[in-house]
Amino acid sequence: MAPRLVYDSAPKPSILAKTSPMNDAATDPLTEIRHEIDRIDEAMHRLLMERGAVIDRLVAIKRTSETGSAFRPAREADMMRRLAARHEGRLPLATAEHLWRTIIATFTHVQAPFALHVEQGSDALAMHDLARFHVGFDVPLVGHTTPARVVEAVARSSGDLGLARIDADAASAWWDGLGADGPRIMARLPFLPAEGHPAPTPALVIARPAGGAASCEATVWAIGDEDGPDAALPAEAETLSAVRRGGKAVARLVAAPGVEPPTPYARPVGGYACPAG
Ligand SMILES: O=C(O)C(=O)C[C@]1(C(=O)O)C=C[C@@H](O)C=C1
Repeated sequence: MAPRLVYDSAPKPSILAKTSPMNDAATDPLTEIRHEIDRIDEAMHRLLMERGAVIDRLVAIKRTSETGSAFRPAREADMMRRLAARHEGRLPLATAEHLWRTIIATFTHVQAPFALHVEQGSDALAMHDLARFHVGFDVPLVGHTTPARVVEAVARSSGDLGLARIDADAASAWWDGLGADGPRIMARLPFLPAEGHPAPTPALVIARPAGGAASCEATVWAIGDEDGPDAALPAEAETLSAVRRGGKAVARLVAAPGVEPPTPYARPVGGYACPAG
């Protein structure tokens, strides 16, 4: 039987204490560099543990157990933009993005456990990559055949998130289940798009808004029959997805900057912080 790891939360003395035999051997350059790497790794690990202790204090202030969800996408967007702005050097930006996405999602899960419902659709592997890139491995994934099922699953839960692919042609207006008191579109991925990004599949994150979590840099609208098929949209509006019959768009999911409806009968179904770049 494989030996079991036992996790012990008691503080440990630093492996890099002055008496460490590694210090005595630090004469050749390779040993010195490895010593430096060990110092950096230990500092990063200690800072992550310190971050965990700060999150414990945050839980009390946010009263996460009352709302059922710790997910705050507007705050996350701000953090990821600052990360991208200060990034430089050898480490690929997407790796830094993935590390921080894993840290943030893990601490979101620590505050209030949730599952991520993922539309598998026509490219399950790409959606799985996208999901794991953004939430790491602490958050359980639940696969669904259609985005409508993802919306239903998020609606039934108290704090779960959903991931639906942005598909130019949709089989049904799955976004009809969004808005009002139900779940909403809360984020758009990838957030730091770049050539060669390892998880480039365009997708929308769905959740119930909690505690001022939403961002409305761009508002997402459901446009249906009332405005007439193919009703004209302002130039700055972007059609994310549409249900087409006989060449006409009978239902559309449209994103536009700000909060002004793009057509008279457009119904708000969410919003997101605009992806960088
Ligand atoms: O800032 C918060 O509200 C947090 O809960 C912290 C934190 C994080 O780990 O940085 C986690 C979840 C939120 O989605 C945003 C950020």
